[in-house]
Order: sequence, then structure tokens, then C-alpha cells
Amino acid sequence: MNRFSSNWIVVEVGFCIAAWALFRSKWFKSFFSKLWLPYPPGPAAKNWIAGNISEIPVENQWFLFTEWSKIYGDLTYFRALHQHFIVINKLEVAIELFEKRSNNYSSRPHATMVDLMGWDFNSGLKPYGNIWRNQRRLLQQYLKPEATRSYQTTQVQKIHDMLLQLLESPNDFMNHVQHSSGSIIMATMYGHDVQTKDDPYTKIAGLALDRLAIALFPGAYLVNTISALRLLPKWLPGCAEFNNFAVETRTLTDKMRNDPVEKVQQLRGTSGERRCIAGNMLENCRSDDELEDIKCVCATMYAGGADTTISSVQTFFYAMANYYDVQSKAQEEIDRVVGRERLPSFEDRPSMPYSEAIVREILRWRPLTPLGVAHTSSDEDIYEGYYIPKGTALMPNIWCMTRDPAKYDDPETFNPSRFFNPDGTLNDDDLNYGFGFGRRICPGRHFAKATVWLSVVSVLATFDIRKKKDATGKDIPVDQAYTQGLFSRPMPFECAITPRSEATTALLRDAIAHRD
Ligand code: HEM
Repeated sequence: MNRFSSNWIVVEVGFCIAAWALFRSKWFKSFFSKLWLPYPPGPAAKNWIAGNISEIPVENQWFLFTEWSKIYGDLTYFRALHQHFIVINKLEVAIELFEKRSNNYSSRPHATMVDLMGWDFNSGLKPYGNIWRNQRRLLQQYLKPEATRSYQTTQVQKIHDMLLQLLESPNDFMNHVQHSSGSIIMATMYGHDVQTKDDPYTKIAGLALDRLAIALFPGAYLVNTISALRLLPKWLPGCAEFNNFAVETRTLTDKMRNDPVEKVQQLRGTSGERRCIAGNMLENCRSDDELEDIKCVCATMYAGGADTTISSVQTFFYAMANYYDVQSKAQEEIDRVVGRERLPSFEDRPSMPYSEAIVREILRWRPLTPLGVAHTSSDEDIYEGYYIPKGTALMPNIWCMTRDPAKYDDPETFNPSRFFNPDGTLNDDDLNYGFGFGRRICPGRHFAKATVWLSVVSVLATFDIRKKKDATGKDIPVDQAYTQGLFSRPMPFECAITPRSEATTALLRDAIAHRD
């Protein structure tokens, strides 16, 4: 072999190694994937710049996405301007991406209005990273199953208060439920006793939450899509409106975060001090940074817990007014396990599978977040031969999953019996996916389920829920509308709520009179 050919061999080998390295490199895979792999199936973009914007309705998007799932399958891709969206229609796919590949799918889409309004304190809206991780750790510490047991006394008391209010003004049940669930979370978080609808803390938090829902509504503010708009002078047409809205909201979010914790600090060591999560956190607080984290985490828990359980308990009233057979079956279980000599307590829960199944069915039948809360991909990815770009917003179509014909026969009927095995035990479908997925799964789920369960059994132990009757004695149908947006909540509706017996009413009054 001469020198010339041996040089060539070196060059060829070097070339092959370089080509192999290039082929294996992230850059090449990314370049190749972008060039050759398709996005998941979805409707063709109507407009080259706007993408599919014109096809996405502002209301009930989950209905359209569920229809699309019949055409496009488990994943549906669409685009709005430069933002890629993927709707996940199948539970197994959501588990694969959000849980098995959670390193990549645990971030949140960024909305500029969230920062401008001061809502960026909320751990639930933070991108995946160390700040979120630290706050999440704190959240979980206080919301894990063992910890939630210590909040049971508050749950029992506030739910008994609700029963008393139902007794006094049954027609106002929507407000009583709202008051009860809101005051459970306020008392648990800050030891604060909510007395009236005009309570300053709940009022401010309610206003701040309403404004968040408005600002996050798709298409509500262009600055969420084109972030650079926030840099334009405020006097320019269109800029004043979103800037003013943001500044006014920031006053509310600052108060929501600071005021209740400052009150807990003031009351420490006085006779007004109450046991609460904020108080426990403050005991271990060593610096201003930690204090700031505590304020953020407490307000995040309040924001996450205030409106959510309310909606599920209101759905329960709606379901009971339509399904008397379910109601009687649950009351039979209550009478058998609890009897008529006392009110239900958390100790009864393991012996009451039917009421547990009612809670699951509430979460399935009318999911609170029909499109979950979107996660974003931190990096590009390939799934089943489809290309998923970095920064894609992925929405779990919980509405579609709760109507999967392979799992749920006759899905529009409220039927808790679907959660039982043939041998009479509860099946494995605990509807946890109604609380989201992976590292972002709702940390308040144990607390929320406990509140909903106790509300269900306490109300059914003491009251019958029926349709109202018209002047001719005929049932007035209860056909319920739900709100739009991230949270789908029942709109006000009517039903007749009457005490089951004088004995249960007396039990209730007695329980309230003799509480510790
Ligand atoms: C029936 C009641 C509730 C339902 C259906 C519900 C549902 C959800 C869902 C779907 C998510 C998004 C999960 C994801 O991104 O995959 C979530 C997140 C969250 N929930 Fe809940 N939730 C409820 C009650 C509560 C309660 C009572 C609390 C607090 C005490 C709470 C605190 C939170 C927080 C802090 C997050 C953000 C988690 C994060 O991004 O790391 N939730 N919830």
C-alpha cells in the first residue's frame, strides 16, 4: 500500500466517523425530523399566517375537539399564528407523554398577561424549573394524604354549617355551597373564619381569579400571543386597555398574596392565633425569600382550591335532582353504615363504596377542566412517527377521555355503578386523570376528594333533593348549563331541598351545638 492510498483510508475513516457523529447528533435528528416527519394529524390550516385560528370556537372547544378526535384519532394538531397546539384525546397517550416522558412535558405555556397582572406568583402557572420545583415541594408537604387528615375537623365543621344554611334557606343552595367550600380552604390555609359573602379576603381573591380567567381566555388579549406589544407606549390605541386591566389586577394579586399571611403573622402568640397551614409554614421561616415563597404557595393553594371543589359539589346537586335512583341507593348505604343516630364522618368512608363511586362519577360526568391545564414541551420530540416541536401547548381532552366508549357505556348518563367490579368491589378507575397528569398533577386532589365526599354523604344523610314542581304539580326539568373557559362550572339552577326527617335535623343542630 503506498502513502497516497493510506492517506485516503485515513480520510475515509475520518469522514465515516464524522458522518456517524453527525447522524447521531441532536442537531441532525432535529433537522431531519423537522424536514421529514409530519405533525400529528389535524385540520388543514385555513390561513398561512393565522393557521387554524378561525376554526377554534371561543365556547365549548372540547365538543369540537371531541368531534375532531373521530376524524384525526388520539392526537390532533393545529396552529394559531406561530403557536403549535396538540389535543390529546386518549388517556393512554396522555400518560405516555405527560407521565412517562415527564422530563419534557411538565412546563406551562407562557401568557404575558399573567406576568403583567402579577399572577406569576402562582406555582401552577410557572414554567418547569427550580422555582416551581421548590414551591411544589412545599405544596405537596401540606397536601399529601397524611397531612390532609389534620384538616378534617375544619371540613366537618364547615360542611355542617352548610347543612344548617340549607335548612334555613334551601333555595340559596348554590351560594351555600360556594360559601362552604371557600371557607374550608380559607380556614385551612390561614385560620380565617369567613363569615359573610363580603369577606375581604375571599372577595379580593375572587376578583383576581375572575380577571385571570378573562385574561387567559384564548384570543382575549393579543399581547399573550405577541409578547412584544407590552413594550409599546401605553397611550397607543389598544395598549391602554390591557395595561390598565393588568395594573388594576396587580393591586388585587398583591393583596391576595400578602394580606392573609400578614394577618397570620400579626396574630401569632395572641389569643386570636389559629392552627393553619400558613402558621405552620411561618414557624420554619428563616428569611425574607422564604417568607415570599410562603405567601406565593399559600395564595396558590387558595387559588387552586377555592373555586374547584365548589363546582363539583354543585354538580352533585344537579345530578341528584335528575337521578333519584342514585340518590336512594346512596341513602340506603348511609343508613346501613351510619344509621340515623349520628351524622357521617370520615371514619365511615372505607365502608361506603357507593358514595365513593358518586364522587368519581361527578368528576367523570362533568369534568371541572374539560381540556385540563395545558403542559408545554421543553424540547422537540417524536411520538409514534409524529414531530412535536419545542414549545407546543399540549391539552389533555379530559372531556373526550371521560366519554371513551371502550371504558364508559352510555357516558352521558350519571351512573356510579359503572365503577364496580362484578364482585361488588370498586374498580381501579379512580378518575385521577380528572386532576391532571405527571409532575403537574393537582396536589390538592386528596383534599378536594375528601371535601366532595363529605359534602355528598352529609347532604344525603339529612336532605332529599328533588326537581321543583310547577303550579300544576308537574316536575320542572333541571337542564343545566355550564360556564365556559378553563373551569366549566354549573350556572345557577333550581331544585327542591327538603329535610329527610325531624330526627336528622335534630342531629345536625345537636352536632353544631356540641362542637369543640
Ligand atoms: C375537584 C377539585 C379539583 C379539581 C378537579 C382540580 C383539577 C386540577 C387540574 C386538572 C390541574 C392541572 C394538572 C395538570 O397540569 O396536569 C390542577 C392543578 C392544580 N391544583 Fe387542582 N383541582 C381541584 C382542587 C384543588 C384544590 C382543593 C387545591 C388546593 C388545595 C388545588 C391546587 C392545585 C394546584 C396548586 C395546581 C397546580 C399544580 C402545578 O402546576 O404544579 N386543586 N388541578
